[in-house]
Amino acid sequence: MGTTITAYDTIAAISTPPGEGAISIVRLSGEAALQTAAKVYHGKNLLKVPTNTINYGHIIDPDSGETVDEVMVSVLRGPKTYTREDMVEINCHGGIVSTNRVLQLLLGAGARMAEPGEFTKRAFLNGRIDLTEAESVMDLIRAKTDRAMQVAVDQLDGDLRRLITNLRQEILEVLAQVEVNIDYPEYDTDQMTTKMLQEKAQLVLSRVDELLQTASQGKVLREGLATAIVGRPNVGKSSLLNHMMHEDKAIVTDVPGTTRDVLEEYVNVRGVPLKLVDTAGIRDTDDKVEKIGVERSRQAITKADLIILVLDASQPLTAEDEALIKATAAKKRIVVLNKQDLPAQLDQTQLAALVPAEQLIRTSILKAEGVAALDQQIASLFFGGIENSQTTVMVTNSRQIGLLRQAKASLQSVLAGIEAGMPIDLVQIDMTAAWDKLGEITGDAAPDELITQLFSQFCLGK
Ligand SMILES: Nc1nc2c(c(=O)[nH]1)N(C=O)[C@@H](CNc1ccc(C(=O)N[C@@H](CCC(=O)O)C(=O)O)cc1)CN2
Ligand SMILES: Nc1nc2c(ncn2[C@@H]2O[C@H](COP(=O)(O)OP(=O)(O)OP(=O)(O)O)[C@@H](O)[C@H]2O)c(=O)[nH]1
Ligand SMILES: [Mg+2]
Repeated sequence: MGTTITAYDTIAAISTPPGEGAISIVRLSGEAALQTAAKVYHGKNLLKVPTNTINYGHIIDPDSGETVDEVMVSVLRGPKTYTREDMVEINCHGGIVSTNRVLQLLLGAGARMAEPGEFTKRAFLNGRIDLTEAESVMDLIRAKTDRAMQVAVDQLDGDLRRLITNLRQEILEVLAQVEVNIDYPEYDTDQMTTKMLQEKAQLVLSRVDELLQTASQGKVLREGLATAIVGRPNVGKSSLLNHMMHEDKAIVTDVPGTTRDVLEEYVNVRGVPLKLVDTAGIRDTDDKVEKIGVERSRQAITKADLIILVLDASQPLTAEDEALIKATAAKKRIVVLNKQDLPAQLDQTQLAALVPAEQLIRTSILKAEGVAALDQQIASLFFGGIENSQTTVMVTNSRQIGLLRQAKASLQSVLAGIEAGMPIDLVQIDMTAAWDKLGEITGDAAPDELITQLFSQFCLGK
């Protein structure tokens, strides 16, 4: 990742969402961005206007002389731009047809259609941002809660980049020292070298461990916590989903077996994004459609990170309830004892023997009672720790997590090697591997295919 800017061709894309809007932006980046725009623009000479100015004018079809749109054009000269290249942004009236015409004219004037994420990719290739910052751009766009957005903004600010860069620096220093000591063996510094390597490996390992501990929460923030609402028919699962959504999404009736299919919705519960899955009530059934639904419910249990098991307090515990309690016992779970507004029929002592008290929440969804306690339980299950520590750097995506795990394994090999009295140059190899893996996180040592693959997941025009 150099600081000198390689010349890339000039790319163009519509950077606003497709559809009708008040304004839409067509963006250009590359060596010939200004010249390309100037070919289709009538107004001040874009090649002469000061940088970071916005200029009023018209887009004209150079072939027909026809006016295509009335626009405002930003001129942004590199290297102080998003991509570090010369950039032009054309603010069009938000019509689909006219915005597309403007893009087509730019392509006719010599620009190439940008690939998804290519603007951000150039910001990376030109050294303005590292891979963690680039990834955070995507996280920021997709963030579903304030908290997830904050984590992304911090990462965009370079928090993770700085942390990883510092760790790599620590490793590099010790590796350089080892190198010197190997070159001058007459100083008999072997023991010192080993001790230094060991201390450094321990230090870096503990930092990597701290980061990895944020991973499960980070992933939940980013992707949402897969939460399955399960229970036998008619206990109030769909009612619970609707209540949490503040919206009547699922069909609720007093007919058992109402929900036939699995319904997925995103909700934000006190900062925890849940991917909530309403399932068909589980029971033995001969109904063909319901049977498939029940099978899907069982799969939803397997896939879920969190289970909300709903029971009906107004009826005795059934064999199906018991089977479900047992089937979900090993999972992270909250058991909701619903219909508290009706006369109680369920045997509390029988239940207490099956479900730990701290997992139990009593509700009447009909009367909107007890649901706040449920929200609280979900929040404390997952954010008990981090809500108070706003400043922690978090790792949020599986690519970063995977590389941290690999770095950890290499550091553990360093320590095991030293322990076993292995020769220093072998230990050195593992230490170097850790340095490499950390470098892949920031992109300082990332293979080309990875970079291509990573940016292809971006939106067009970003
Ligand atoms: N119109 C518009 N709005 C936008 C963007 C854009 O590209 N265009 N952005 C696109 O995602 C975001 C803003 N992100 C940006 C990040 C860095 C720079 C930039 O020019 N950085 C330079 C110089 C900064 C300065 O003048 O101090 C640099 O870091 O060298 C610009 C936008 C959100 N809003
Ligand atoms: N009295 C009372 N009735 C409730 C409560 N919660 C839900 N109900 C009613 O119970 C019936 C079933 O609710 P649903 O939400 O459809 O139940 P479900 O678990 O999704 O049922 P299936 O989709 O058939 O598995 C409806 O008539 C609801 O209005 C509650 O707290 N108290
Ligand atoms: Mg239902």
